Amino acid sequence: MGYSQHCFGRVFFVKMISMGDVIGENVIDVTRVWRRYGSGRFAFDAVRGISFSVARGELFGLLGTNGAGKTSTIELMVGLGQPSSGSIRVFGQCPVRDRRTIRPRQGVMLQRSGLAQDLTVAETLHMWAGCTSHPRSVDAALTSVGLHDRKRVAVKNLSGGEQRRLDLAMATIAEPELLFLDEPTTGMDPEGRHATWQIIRKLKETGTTIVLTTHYLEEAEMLADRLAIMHAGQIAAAGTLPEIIDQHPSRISFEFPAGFVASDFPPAEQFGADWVHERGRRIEFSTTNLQFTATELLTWARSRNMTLTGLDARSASLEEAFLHIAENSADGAVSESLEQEVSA
Ligand SMILES: Nc1ncnc2c1ncn2[C@@H]1O[C@H](COP(=O)(O)OP(=O)(O)OP(=O)(O)O)[C@@H](O)[C@H]1O
Repeated sequence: MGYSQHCFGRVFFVKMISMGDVIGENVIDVTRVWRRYGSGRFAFDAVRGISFSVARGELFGLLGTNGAGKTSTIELMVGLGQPSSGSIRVFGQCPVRDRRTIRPRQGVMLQRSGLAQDLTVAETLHMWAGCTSHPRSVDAALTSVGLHDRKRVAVKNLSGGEQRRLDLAMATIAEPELLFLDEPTTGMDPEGRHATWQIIRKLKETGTTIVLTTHYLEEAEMLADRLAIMHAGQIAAAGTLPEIIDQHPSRISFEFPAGFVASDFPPAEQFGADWVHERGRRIEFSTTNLQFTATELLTWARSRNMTLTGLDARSASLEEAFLHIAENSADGAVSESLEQEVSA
């Protein structure tokens, strides 16, 4: 698809923006986007027909296995490349052709920032502020990421986690409406990661729209309003956290009381469960309808005056959903069917 096709409708959208940004709910619309590297025999499709939207003020988490295509997708949204086909709109505009209008409204923290190692932290930010429209003060930016007391330290002497925080200060120096964070806490210790989550939460509270990629599932669970899990260039699952984990089986486990053996229990199907696993005195059911199985099991136990000790009922975790996707969607023809679900 040619350049002009990616960026149609520019006049219309520019007008909309000048009328006070009445472009509707979505800050980002990605529609059936492909990204191909190389050509001919060496062509490789890193992104294969993905679609999703990010609403204003939302934190959208983009997860995925290594090489799933997250960074390739972020680069397209940031305007560092053109999709091979499909369309991307950011603030209703084309990220490549309208980069000059979009750029002042967005902050970007990529995986590799290429900071000049001999500059101090403050010099780095001053230099960056000089290249940015409407920056806040360097001191304010450093304070916001907890680096103020390191301002005179050379970048090469910062720890990996501190360098990531400096990247974050640079990405947020102009208090952007839209922020891309590509693995912002990689290399941080748990304390640094929690501190960064607090910073990200504050940014969200002020209305910043955020796109976040991460390999830390806990990070996505804590921060994201909605998630998309990519695998092999496609979106394999998407939605809110409960929507994603609801697609995977829940588990109920308990120990049966003394005087009972496993064969005293009716078949798992009677409780609406799919299978049963025995480990010593402990029984575990897998079910796609946790409420129904729990109700049936407890009703059955009460009718026999039976106490189920160590009773534990839990939904699938994001980690289980993620691993299931990674293991089962190697051929993954999934993106197209999920388009409706992914759109806000
Ligand atoms: N410039 C390029 N030329 C050829 N292939 C590339 C290029 N950039 C990325 N790729 C390939 O595209 C695929 C997707 O890469 P990408 O960096 O987008 O994945 P990712 O999901 O961000 O991975 P990770 O989580 O490991 O950072 C990978 O197989 C990668 O090797």
